[in-house]
Amino acid sequence: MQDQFRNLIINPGSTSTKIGVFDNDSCIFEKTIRHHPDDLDQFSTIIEQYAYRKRIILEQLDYEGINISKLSAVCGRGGLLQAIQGGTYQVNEQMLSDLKIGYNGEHASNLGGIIANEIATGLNIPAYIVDPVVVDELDDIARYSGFAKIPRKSIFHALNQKAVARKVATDLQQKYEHMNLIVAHMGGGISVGAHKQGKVIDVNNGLHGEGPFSPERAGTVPAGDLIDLCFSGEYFREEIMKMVVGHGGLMGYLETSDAREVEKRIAAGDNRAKAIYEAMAYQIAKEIGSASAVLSGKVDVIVLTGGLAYGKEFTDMIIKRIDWIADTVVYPGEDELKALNEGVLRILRDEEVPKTYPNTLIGKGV
Ligand SMILES: Nc1ncnc2c1ncn2[C@@H]1O[C@H](COP(=O)(O)OP(=O)(O)OP(=O)(O)O)[C@@H](O)[C@H]1O
Ligand SMILES: CCCC(=O)O
Repeated sequence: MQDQFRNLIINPGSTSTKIGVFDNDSCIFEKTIRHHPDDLDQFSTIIEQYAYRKRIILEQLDYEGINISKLSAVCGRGGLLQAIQGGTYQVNEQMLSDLKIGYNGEHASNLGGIIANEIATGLNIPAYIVDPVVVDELDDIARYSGFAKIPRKSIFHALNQKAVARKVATDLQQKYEHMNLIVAHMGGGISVGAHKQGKVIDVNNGLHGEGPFSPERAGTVPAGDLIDLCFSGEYFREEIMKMVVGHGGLMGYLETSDAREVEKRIAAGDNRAKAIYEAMAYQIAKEIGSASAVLSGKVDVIVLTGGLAYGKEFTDMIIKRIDWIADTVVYPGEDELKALNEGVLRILRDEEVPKTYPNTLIGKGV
């Protein structure tokens, strides 16, 4: 049986594309390609960024002298597909079609499966996605929004939240399936998940206007005022959507989604930047408090992760409001490339069978 595998892993985020090449479990090359807002703004939809991001990935691999003909598999972070169980899925026609139309909306990770498939097809190797943003383990009680026509959806950083939660459990010498954790993923978007014994039973829809505002998203906004804005006759649908996802949050207030730039402005005495940065921390703390109620206060540990967790002053602002709930641990950045590779290796090593998309109907009764 073959036991040497080389995998290319592609993780398109809202503000960056992360790529990695793994020889079995070892990462031999990793790169975060940060996209300037002007580069992304030339495209009116995310799916139109496909050729631009694929070209940059291939150029980068070429520049590093990585011969892609030696690859065993290509894996992309999965996108806004139909709600599905967690796991590793082989890319198929139905999936490609749902990624292209954005079954549950527009998202950078819709590009992951498409770019992975394109590269893999040319090499005659398989393409996979692992734990996409639509992994849905919500308790049914969490599905009610209060508006019968609009059930809540589970759209969050499932891959990193699950991977980091497992790592924290291992580091605490416990089993993820035996713990209650609150995980706040704080990247370009922010999601705060209530993990109860291995399942994310509630989480804010970190993409389409629920929860804290983030570097580039508005989070929860007053519904009535938003409706008035939509019907003011002043904006097209895409313009309003962009104000909520992409140009909301820090970007909307401060015209940058880069928290490091915001920290520089604060250090230079910009009090408005300071107030807005503090408000983002405040809203994250509030969401964590809400998740603690979901877990009836039985919280073993709170985890802060994602790019924003590198900011010590930022995490301190959150921790001072939540330290009465449980201990907080900070795992900055994310482990998504590693988690994707592990999902692929489980298939290549015959430890798991890939799931077939779409494999389930979830939450249809609510
Ligand atoms: N060292 C750092 N200190 C403070 N903030 C940082 C640091 N590094 C990155 N960030 C901030 O983290 C945010 C981006 O996080 P990340 O790279 O996890 O997002 P992404 O992958 O593009 O999006 P998402 O996580 O939503 O998929 C940006 O606001 C960035 O400025
Ligand atoms: C909320 C899904 C992941 C992301 O876009 O940040």
